[in-house]
Amino acid sequence: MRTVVIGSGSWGTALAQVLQDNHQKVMVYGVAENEVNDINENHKNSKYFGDVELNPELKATTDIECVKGADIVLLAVPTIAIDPICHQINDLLEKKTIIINVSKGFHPETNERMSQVIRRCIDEDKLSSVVSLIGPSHAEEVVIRLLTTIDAISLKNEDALTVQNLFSNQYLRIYTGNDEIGSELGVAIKNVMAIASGILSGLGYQDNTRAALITRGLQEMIRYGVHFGGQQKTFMGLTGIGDLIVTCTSVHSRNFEAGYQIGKENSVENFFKNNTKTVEGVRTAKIVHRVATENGIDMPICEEVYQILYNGKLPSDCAQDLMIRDLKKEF
Ligand SMILES: NC(=O)C1=CN([C@@H]2O[C@H](COP(=O)(O)OP(=O)(O)OC[C@H]3O[C@@H](n4cnc5c(N)ncnc54)[C@H](OP(=O)(O)O)[C@@H]3O)[C@@H](O)[C@H]2O)C=CC1
Ligand SMILES: O=C(CO)COP(=O)(O)O
Repeated sequence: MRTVVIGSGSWGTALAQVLQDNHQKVMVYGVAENEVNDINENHKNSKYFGDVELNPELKATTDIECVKGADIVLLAVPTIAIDPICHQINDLLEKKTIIINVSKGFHPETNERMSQVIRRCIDEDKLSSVVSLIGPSHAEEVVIRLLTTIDAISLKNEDALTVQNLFSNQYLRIYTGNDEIGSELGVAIKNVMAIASGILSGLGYQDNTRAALITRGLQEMIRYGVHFGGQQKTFMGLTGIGDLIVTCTSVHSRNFEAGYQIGKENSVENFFKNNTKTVEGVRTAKIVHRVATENGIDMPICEEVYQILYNGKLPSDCAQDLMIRDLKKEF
């Protein structure tokens, strides 16, 4: 089986290296010439991983034609790029292909989940199925082969098993599942919670507050996910509580880092002025606000993050406002 990884950023590089470590045929396609050259010539992707030495067999290209004849295409680009990249590769696919999604979020205009975007953009006769390879996994740790577990979620079990077998090894363990809705909603919304967690840390709150955020944040994720047909038990797994913990508590998380800056400065101004990183939770907060409002789903934490990012509300006021809402039972 030949896999093409689209995206020479942090997650694309780390996952391509997993396949290379597993002696699979894999090629990274990137638009950024410096990243591609760094991989080919220096066996590094310094922009994301500094001096970490990659598997020297790993190869990258800027030629999109490499997609031709691929059995599997793994899309490792930000959510906003999924729609255009699918249209771009659709003409190049030559057979029924497994498309692996690793992106966490929604289409910025249609609110679709990533699997829905891919199914809309790829012709039926060129798509075996979409497999979402998602869970608690910072690229910075996978690239140095630290033990990690994630899910291969697909409506076609056979393809989930193929991906499970292809990627699993001594440091990466893949479980399979088929709750596409619950899993994709979980990994999208946890990014908003990670921004909230960062904001609270930046404001100076500590362990009690973070535990409260994670626990009540999970309830919001369940409320939203179950409303749209996700299974409650999915939120107790890797794409729910697992991914929520890793992003709400990690020094690697870009969502947490963004929130931390916003909380520390008690303002979003500098973040929006200077950010160049992929912080998916920022767009997700806007979509969750829109969809939750339309559907009458109570999402108090997500709503405060939205108010901070888009309505100029002070982070310190948001934290206080969450505490003085009407008192109620936990469940
Ligand atoms: N990093 C991680 O640990 C994890 C990330 N994810 C998810 O993976 C997705 C990708 O994120 P990540 O790899 O971290 O992001 P990065 O910012 O590290 O890399 C994104 C890469 O995509 C490239 N890119 C952007 N647009 C296109 C395009 N149209 N065609 C080809 N390449 C493009 C960028 O190029 P350029 O540099 O030129 O902009 C960059 O190389 C996100 O949704 C994220 O949530 C999921 C789990 C873990
Ligand atoms: O999704 C991730 C870990 O599972 C990566 O999180 P960040 O995008 O916040 O860095």
